[in-house]
Amino acid sequence: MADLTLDEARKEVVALRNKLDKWADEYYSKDEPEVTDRVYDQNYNRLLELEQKFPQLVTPDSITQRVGGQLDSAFTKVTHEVPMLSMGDVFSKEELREFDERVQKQVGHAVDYNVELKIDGLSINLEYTAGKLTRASTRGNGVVGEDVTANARFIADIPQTLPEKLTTEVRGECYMGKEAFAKLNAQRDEEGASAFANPRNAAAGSLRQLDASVTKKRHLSTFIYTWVNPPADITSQHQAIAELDRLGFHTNQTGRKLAKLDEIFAFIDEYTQKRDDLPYGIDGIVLKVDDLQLQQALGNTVKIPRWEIAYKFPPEEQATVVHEIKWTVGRTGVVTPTAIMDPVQLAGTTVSHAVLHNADLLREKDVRLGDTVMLHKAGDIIPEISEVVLAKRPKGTEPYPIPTVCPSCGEKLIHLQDEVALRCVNPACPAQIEEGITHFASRPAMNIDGLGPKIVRQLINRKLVHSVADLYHLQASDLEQLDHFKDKAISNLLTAINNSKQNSVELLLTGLGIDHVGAKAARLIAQKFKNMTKIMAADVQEVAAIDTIGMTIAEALTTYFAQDEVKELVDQLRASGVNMDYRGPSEETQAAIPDNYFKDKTVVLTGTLAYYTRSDFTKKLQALGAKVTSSVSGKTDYLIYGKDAGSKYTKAQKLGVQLLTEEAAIAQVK
Ligand SMILES: NC(=O)c1ccc[n+]([C@@H]2O[C@H](COP(=O)([O-])OP(=O)(O)OC[C@H]3O[C@@H](n4cnc5c(N)ncnc54)[C@H](O)[C@@H]3O)[C@@H](O)[C@H]2O)c1
Ligand SMILES: [Zn+2]
Repeated sequence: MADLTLDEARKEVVALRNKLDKWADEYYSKDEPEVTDRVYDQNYNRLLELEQKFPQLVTPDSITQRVGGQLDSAFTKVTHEVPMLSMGDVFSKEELREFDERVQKQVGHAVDYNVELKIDGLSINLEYTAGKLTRASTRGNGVVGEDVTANARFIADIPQTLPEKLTTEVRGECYMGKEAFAKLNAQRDEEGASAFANPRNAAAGSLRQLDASVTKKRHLSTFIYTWVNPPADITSQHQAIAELDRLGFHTNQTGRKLAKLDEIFAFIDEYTQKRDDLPYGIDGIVLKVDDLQLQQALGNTVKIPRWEIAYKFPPEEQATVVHEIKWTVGRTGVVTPTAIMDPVQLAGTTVSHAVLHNADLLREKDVRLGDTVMLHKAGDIIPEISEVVLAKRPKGTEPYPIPTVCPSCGEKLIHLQDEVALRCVNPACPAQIEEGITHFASRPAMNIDGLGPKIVRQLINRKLVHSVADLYHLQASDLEQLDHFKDKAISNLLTAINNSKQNSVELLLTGLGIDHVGAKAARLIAQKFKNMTKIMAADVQEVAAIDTIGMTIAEALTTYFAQDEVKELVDQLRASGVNMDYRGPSEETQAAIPDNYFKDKTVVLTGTLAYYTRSDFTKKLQALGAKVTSSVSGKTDYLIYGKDAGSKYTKAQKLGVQLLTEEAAIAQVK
């Protein structure tokens, strides 16, 4: 980094911010993280480092300068008079020592800390008026949060009424206990819904519900740890917690008032050991300066309090024994090994499977039956084998054999050119058919609710379905044969199948599962050719002429439709009444604009721009499908600001509108 030029640094900063903004959006708004916390934290720290070295690159919209969350516009907004901040974090005891030194230097003497567990959930803010719960809200972007009062009424441990007529505000963590989490995921699995990656996402997804009756079913809990405006006789954090507990709030009683770093380190070690046995997830411990007056004196940066810090636990590892390696066949015939192990508790969930991705990786890691392996979760999400403990390998084991025939249909497996993957190329392979039908029914494709993998497997095993065309011939009497499948489920599934006949043709095209043709390519192809007959008749050049569609997709598409079986399948679907026409949006021009950051967004420009004139930038944005307006309102998606931005900037900030510097916006225009 020492020899990085300002220009290089700027480029890297913009790239890091784009990545982090996208990840934060997935994490906070959709409660669906794409990368692990580790990866996020590493990128975040790199950005911090660059911004410290080149302070001229710091902009107010940088993720380092604001609380990460964004607001879902469907919720009523709540302004936090006292902002709800984020927290600084460290990953080593050494950095805790540095934190303590900073604090001591600022206050001039040693201080007591209240040391608490860092609960893995999301913050919640509770307001009471004359002793009655009047409002609950999420942290949101720190200044404006989402109103979740109706939901909070269904969280059993939140007092609706206090024993005294207090008008006050408290904060804490809303979380889902491990047991509730395991039950919820088991139930979702039954229903064919995707599992929540971890208890934090489950809690966030359950609290941030427009339909509070969903929250009611989810068994959320809270730990309250912050008193925003405590009475004058409360002078410390540990006292505040004791008093909040007396008032009926659910508080965490493991916190300890400690002064010496050695004691604090011992507390960390103790809970590093105990965390698996706790009934709720924790991802670290929090050090808070205990004295409330000192907290005030230390104050906050724009994003974090200077009087508290989180120590985050390193990713967990667990040892377990492999007792089987199972080979599964995917939709496209790729055969993948999965290690089946003795179940262990790992970072909040029970784990017994780890995907090894491909035969080469299995060979490389040389995982054998009976091996003891170390398991970790890539960012608390995907279980992976980190290494084999060779010292514990049983005598006389052999490298695990790589199969030569398909585990589902017995056909010979092949290595396609330039591929590490092992493939079954038998079009009648039952495992591939199962995956293919599941894909056909999935959300981005034909979106047939209730047709998850378990139902599909039964349909195939009972020979009720051999291809996707057979779905449209299913009768109630067929479905009655399935396990635990009753009247309501039967009629719902038949209706969903029937409704799917009306889908616009790009969903069918996606559902066919053609190599390289995902939802986006399917839409572009359908938009251009308008119906299935023309799509099937298109030649490679015509397809490749579509903007952003390359030769790979064009060749895959035409090769696919050249097959007689495929033509027959399409005929069968057509005969069953499946729609073959493009029914996309009528505003053709808008629809023809490829997806990008600004498409369908309402954008406002303000301040003095440095790179473009206002009217040039407006044209650029319009060409990308944005609507450029002159005033900021609740409908504004982005505010792009230059130098000397004034009232529009302040208003946008208040409303929780995403703020972009001119540079950040240009990086998105590309
Ligand atoms: N995986 C991803 O894509 C992704 C994306 C964005 C953020 N993240 C994760 O989120 C972190 C940043 O999120 P953040 O800003 O919400 O900070 P944070 O979650 O690391 O820490 C602050 C929060 O801790 C909570 N908390 C729990 N116990 C507490 C206690 N006893 N006292 C006080 N607060 C307590 C509070 O809700 C507070 O808002 C990152 O470090 C990263 O790990 C991950
Ligand atoms: Zn096969």
